[in-house]
Amino acid sequence: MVEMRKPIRVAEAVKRVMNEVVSIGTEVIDLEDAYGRVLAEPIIAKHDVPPFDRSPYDGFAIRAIDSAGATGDSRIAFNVVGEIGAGFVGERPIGEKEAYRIMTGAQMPENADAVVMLEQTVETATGFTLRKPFEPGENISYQGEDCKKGEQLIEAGTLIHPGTIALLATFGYAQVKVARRPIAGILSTGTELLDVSDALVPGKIRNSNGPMIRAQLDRMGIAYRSYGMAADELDHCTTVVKKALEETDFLITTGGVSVGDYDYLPAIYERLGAKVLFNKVAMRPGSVTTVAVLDGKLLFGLSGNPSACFTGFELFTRPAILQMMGDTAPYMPRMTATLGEDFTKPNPFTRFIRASWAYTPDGVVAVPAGFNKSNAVSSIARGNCLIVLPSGTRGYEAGDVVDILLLGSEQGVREWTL
Ligand SMILES: Nc1nc2c(c(=O)[nH]1)N[C@H]1C(S)=C(S)[C@@H](COP(=O)(O)OP(=O)(O)OC[C@H]3O[C@@H](n4cnc5c(N)ncnc54)[C@H](O)[C@@H]3O)O[C@H]1N2
Ligand code: MOO
Ligand SMILES: [Mg+2]
Repeated sequence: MVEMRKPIRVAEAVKRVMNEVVSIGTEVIDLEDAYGRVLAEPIIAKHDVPPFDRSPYDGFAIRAIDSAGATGDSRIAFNVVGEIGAGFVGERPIGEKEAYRIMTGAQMPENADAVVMLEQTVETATGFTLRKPFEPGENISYQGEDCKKGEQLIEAGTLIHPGTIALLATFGYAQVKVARRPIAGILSTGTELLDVSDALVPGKIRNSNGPMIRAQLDRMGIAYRSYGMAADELDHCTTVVKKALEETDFLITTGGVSVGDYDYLPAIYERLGAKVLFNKVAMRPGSVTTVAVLDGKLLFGLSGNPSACFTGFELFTRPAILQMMGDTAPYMPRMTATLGEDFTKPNPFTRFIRASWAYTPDGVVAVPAGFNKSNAVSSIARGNCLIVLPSGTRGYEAGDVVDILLLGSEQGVREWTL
């Protein structure tokens, strides 16, 4: 008798996985290696930014009071007492009708409270004249206007991007405390699989899931150990899975999770004593996606069908990895879009359509990326998002508003309602 599996909702499946995620710990690394890591400490302003009042322009630092009453017909003349380039400080305070020539980023000299841009002046033998009055404080970049000392600027659990790196560098974080990165294991199962460089022979196909998963991990900056391909043999596959689990923090297998005679992952989980979190999800593709856990390590049994494999990774594996690293926004961002063409199939299960979104004069439009069955490989290559059609809905028409999940985005969200 074939086992009858009971599908659970996608949101419930995601929750079950996330509930099993164990944090991977922290480490201190050099700032130059920190891009793509998750902050394990908040960024606190160690000092004001800017750390001193400075000029935002190339011009002259003056006392605003000295410019009072200036007009085009009665220009006011200033004597220039010196020059301050960025990185230098003025030697003395300025007095009445005195000015420092000052460059963008240079510290304001004592007594000066306004900056006149070079373009607003006419040069004279001893300085310049100007034709309008300046307010005290005009054209000054104030100490602390960007960040105040002691302020918490970014919270722990945030993914470090180039802007975060700039902030860390500003405060002198030569080293930064981040989450460790887990090491993934990858195993492609299937007696039919050939290596990428092999010529096709009858009945066989090339392994595309292995390289795809490696790239999905690369996109996240996650290192992996590849266990290559394994033929559908129970003993051999069990040995490889066991070894992989010993050597890595979690394991991704592809294929062998359905009810076929050579689908051995369910038997392997049983042999190893792994707890199966689910083996059927009310989604398409990827309904047979199975996730199990053993000794705190997750085993992602992704389907062999390429589109199902891809989708299973994005929906379950990716947020779990990010959560292992303490990322507080581990889910793909969601947007609404106008459907660009009819999609007439009914959706007994939640459907994730590989699609391509673009911003057009009509707003964001998402178009299915061609052949969209679970075994499709071409639409994964063309797509940049997943259209989500909820279960229980009928066909959709061009012009309908749909939700999309953005692939490959650095920006995450804290919650999903799938
Ligand atoms: N009687 C039933 N049959 C099937 C069911 C079901 O519920 N009852 N589910 C179907 C669904 S849905 C899917 S999806 C597949 C899932 O199959 P498996 O995860 O067990 O994967 P395999 O059987 O190993 O392979 C499926 C398919 O994918 C190809 N494949 C496998 N690995 C790779 C790879 N690394 N690169 C490229 N392509 C790969 C494989 O050759 C098969 O064509 O089961 C349905 N059947
Ligand atoms: O798991 Mo299958 O991908 O739903 O077609
Ligand atoms: Mg199968």
